[in-house]
Amino acid sequence: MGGTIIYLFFDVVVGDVVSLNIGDQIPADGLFLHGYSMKVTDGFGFMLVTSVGMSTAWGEMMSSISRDLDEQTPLQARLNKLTSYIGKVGLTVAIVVLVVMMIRYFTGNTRDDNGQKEYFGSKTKVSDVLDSVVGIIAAAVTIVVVAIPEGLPLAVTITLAYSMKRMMKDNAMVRKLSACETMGSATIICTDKTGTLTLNQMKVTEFCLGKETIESNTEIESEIYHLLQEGVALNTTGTVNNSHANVVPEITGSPTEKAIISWAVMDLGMNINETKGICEIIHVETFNSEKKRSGVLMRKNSEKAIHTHWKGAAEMILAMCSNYYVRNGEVRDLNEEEKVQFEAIIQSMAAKSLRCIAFAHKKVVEENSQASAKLEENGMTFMGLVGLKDPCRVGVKTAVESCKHAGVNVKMITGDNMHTARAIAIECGILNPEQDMKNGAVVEGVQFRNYSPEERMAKIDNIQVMARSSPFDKLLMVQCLKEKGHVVAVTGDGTNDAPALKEADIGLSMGIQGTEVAKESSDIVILDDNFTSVVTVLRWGRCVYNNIQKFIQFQLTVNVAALVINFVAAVSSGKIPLTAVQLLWVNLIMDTLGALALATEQPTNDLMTRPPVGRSEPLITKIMWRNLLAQALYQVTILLTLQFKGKAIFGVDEEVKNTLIFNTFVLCQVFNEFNALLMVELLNKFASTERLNWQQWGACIAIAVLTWPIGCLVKCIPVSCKRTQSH
Ligand SMILES: Nc1ncnc2c1ncn2[C@@H]1O[C@H](COP(=O)(O)OP(=O)(O)OP(=O)(O)O)[C@@H](O)[C@H]1O
Ligand SMILES: [Ca+2]
Repeated sequence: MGGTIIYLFFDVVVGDVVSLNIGDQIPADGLFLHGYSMKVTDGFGFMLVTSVGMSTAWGEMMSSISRDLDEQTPLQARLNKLTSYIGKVGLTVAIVVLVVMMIRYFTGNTRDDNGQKEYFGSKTKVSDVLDSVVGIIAAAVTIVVVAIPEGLPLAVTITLAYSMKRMMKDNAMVRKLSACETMGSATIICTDKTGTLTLNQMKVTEFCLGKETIESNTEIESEIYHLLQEGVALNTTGTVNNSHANVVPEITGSPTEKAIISWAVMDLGMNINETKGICEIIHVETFNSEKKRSGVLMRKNSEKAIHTHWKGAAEMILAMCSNYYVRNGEVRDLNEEEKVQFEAIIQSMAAKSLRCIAFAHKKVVEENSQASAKLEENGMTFMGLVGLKDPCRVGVKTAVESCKHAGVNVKMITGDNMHTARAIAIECGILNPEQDMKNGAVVEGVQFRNYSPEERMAKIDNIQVMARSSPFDKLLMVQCLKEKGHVVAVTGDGTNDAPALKEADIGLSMGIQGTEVAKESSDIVILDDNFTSVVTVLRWGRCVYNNIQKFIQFQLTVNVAALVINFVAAVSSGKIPLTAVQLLWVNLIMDTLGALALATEQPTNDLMTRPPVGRSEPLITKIMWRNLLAQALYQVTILLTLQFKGKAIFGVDEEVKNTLIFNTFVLCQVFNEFNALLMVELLNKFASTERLNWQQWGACIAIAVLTWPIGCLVKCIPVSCKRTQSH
């Protein structure tokens, strides 16, 4: 029998035997060889691969379904609503313009370039009337064209696509486009502990037998040693491969299992495979995050007696016990007083941020050789307790701090013991050491589950750490937070995080150690498994949101200004200074450049000092409206002055005047684009009123200063004026 090798799933071929665990996804069809407690979401087993790739049932099915790629992000949906609203405004204005111009024309209130009346009732030529009517309709259409911000969808797509690409470089793979922007408004991050905040590289560092701590050289009575050996060897999903003598044995399994087996093999010198060979497993109850324990019912080949072994969350195993072993093999009664002492031992181990796992055993004498497939849960004998160290990832504390600084609350939801969770939370800076368990900052899953909905809503904001949580508790937490109006991001790696990841507004999974189910349920995969990358994603999210806001401000200024100018000019003089072709040109060139410039802007540190946007803040903030209207007003004033007084001021004819207007308009947009790039940055800091005033002044001065370059440039380029005319 060969050993177990870890493959990339791309390398699986027909004929391989694959070991299956909860949450695994294998891109192959196969035959089930053997396994235990195989249910859809539970158990483990082995499978012989019979087909791979496109010839699997899954592959065939997927090839018949094409993925729906044009999903709409919430922001895009909001933008579409905005665009259609603007469209309606434009249409209304266009109809007003149409009616007014028609009335003006047919009542003989319009004059041609030579100052002649255009309409003399029945004496006018039909072709002239047609020409004029077509002209009026064209003007109305222009108004509609002007109103609709064509560049918006382009800008949003460019921004999202570009940041998606950049995020990939920052070790975040975006699976769902909308996740980038949603992350920008996140107010809470719920993170699991093991594998996200910690490395998930466990190692047994403490071992207690009875109430006694066992050092590596302490002698253990052989009966207990053998029971422990059975408990470790049979009650596990891990494997040991020591086919090569003298080489460090290769151990597979979940990090917890690996740690326990490697402790048993390396520290206690146990022979796992031999024990497996001489025992028969009758029934297995596999580990899952809800029960937090695993058990086997087994029999030694030579014996009649059946043994039950449990291993799992220490305080839960302790609750099942009524006796305990001491080091010399003696069995003692576990009364209430003793239980309290054991609980204290567990707590002190957990307070050192160790994960505590206990072993318990019971010998069941076989009745009429008919073994029941049920594992006993009471009257167990407590065998021992191990403490597993799982170091924190470097940089987590800083990352948590940056989140807090950005106004994003970080909560830890873990399956681990309350004291372990608390110790790690303090180490990561999620919890203040002063925040005591009594004030509700740390709760247990059961507690949370049993609150009434009102109680839960009242307490949830105060909760920083939830320990001993089941997958359902994680989900419940996310649901409650969402109900409270938070935008919730969830990070996780395990199958137990999958429901919460799916429910969250943004689910982030770990790419290296995360299970397939977790990745499948998430929107973003963190490729380097590092919590620090979550902060990078947050930063990118905010950047995307900010850039889109900037672009909307820029784009709407163009539209409002053009709309007002054309409307006023059309209604008052019957002529439209900015034509449809010119405006489309502006849209095309300026929007593309603008979108590129704004979309490719890098996230700044400043982004991470603002409070989060949340769910309720409007897309166009009051500040944006103010900037937008101020800019538009300025442009409208300048351009209307040119429209009505331009000919007199510059001493030019109608055509050149229109070109002047167009050029000024374009230049205004160019400068405004810089405004959007630079000013919004400053103006968006709306927290302090003092600053606002200063910035208002800044904006005013900038706007005033712009008159000069605009005037100069227009005067200096008469040639380009002519050229533009021909467009
Ligand atoms: N293989 C195992 N056998 C028995 N008990 C285990 C095993 N692995 C973990 N446990 C117990 O279950 C608890 C962990 O439960 P769970 O799987 O819900 O959390 P996790 O995913 O490891 O942690 P987190 O939620 O922080 O990521 C541990 O505290 C430990 O006591
Ligand atoms: Ca986990």
